[in-house]
Amino acid sequence: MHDTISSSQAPRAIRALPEDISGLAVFLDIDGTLLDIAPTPEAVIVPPGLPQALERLSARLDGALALVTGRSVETVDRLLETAGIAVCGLHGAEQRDAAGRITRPETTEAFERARALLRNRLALLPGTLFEDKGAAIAAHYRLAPDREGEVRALMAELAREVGESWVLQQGKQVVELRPRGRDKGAALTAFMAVEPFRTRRPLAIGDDVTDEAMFAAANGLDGLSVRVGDDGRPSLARGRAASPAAVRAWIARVAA
Ligand SMILES: O=P(O)(O)OC[C@H]1O[C@H](O[C@H]2O[C@H](CO)[C@@H](O)[C@H](O)[C@H]2O)[C@H](O)[C@@H](O)[C@@H]1O
Repeated sequence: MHDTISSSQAPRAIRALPEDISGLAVFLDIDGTLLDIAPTPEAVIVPPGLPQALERLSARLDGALALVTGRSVETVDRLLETAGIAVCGLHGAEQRDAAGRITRPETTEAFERARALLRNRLALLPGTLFEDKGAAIAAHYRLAPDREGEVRALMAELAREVGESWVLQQGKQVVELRPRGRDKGAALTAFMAVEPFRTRRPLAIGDDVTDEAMFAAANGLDGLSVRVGDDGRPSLARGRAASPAAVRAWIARVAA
């Protein structure tokens, strides 16, 4: 049974990112964890050397490294050149293992109508941004925070129209419709059932509400969970890291 979040619940132990990674399997979120938050999804900056550092980290872990993100696998590959690293995209719904096998959810006619509608409606709301992720769609309002109410109402309307197979996902100044049934916790659990993850202890690192399922799954396997940044929101993570820069510095150290 997974933990649940309560504002009165203190983390059981406060830990920083571990300097000894032997025996660990590492699960890394991307936006707000590995990369600094940027004004738009395409404006993120991948610091020079980061893809190579991730490859070194994966090698140090004998392949037991997975990127677990709300982005699509295709976008992750383009941004981070991660072809040799396992990736789980769309908050758990889309997967590519370290051997390169990709699993993608199907869409429906109703979802395709919602995709077109969202694209058109957001074009009429200046400052908002449509993100097409294949089997998930996102409405961003970071550049137009006053539009939050309209964006939420629109996404709730689309959620009713697409039916039970998709679910609303809140994020950092974004509302998404993602496939129902597999979250980041299920993704971590599935990785941990197979090689090269199976015999290791999970370490989940993330910053956002969608990462809480991953923290719960890692905690449930007697693993480690580390939250990046702190906006005051209660979290199941048992450890803290200050910022994406601190996570990148840790990767550089432990992968060296
Ligand atoms: O699970 P993650 O890897 O953390 O991905 C979550 C979402 O991240 C992206 O949006 C967020 O980051 C953008 C770039 O910094 C920022 O502009 C936006 O406001 C944030 O919500 C991404 O665009 C989404 O698809 C991911 O689901």
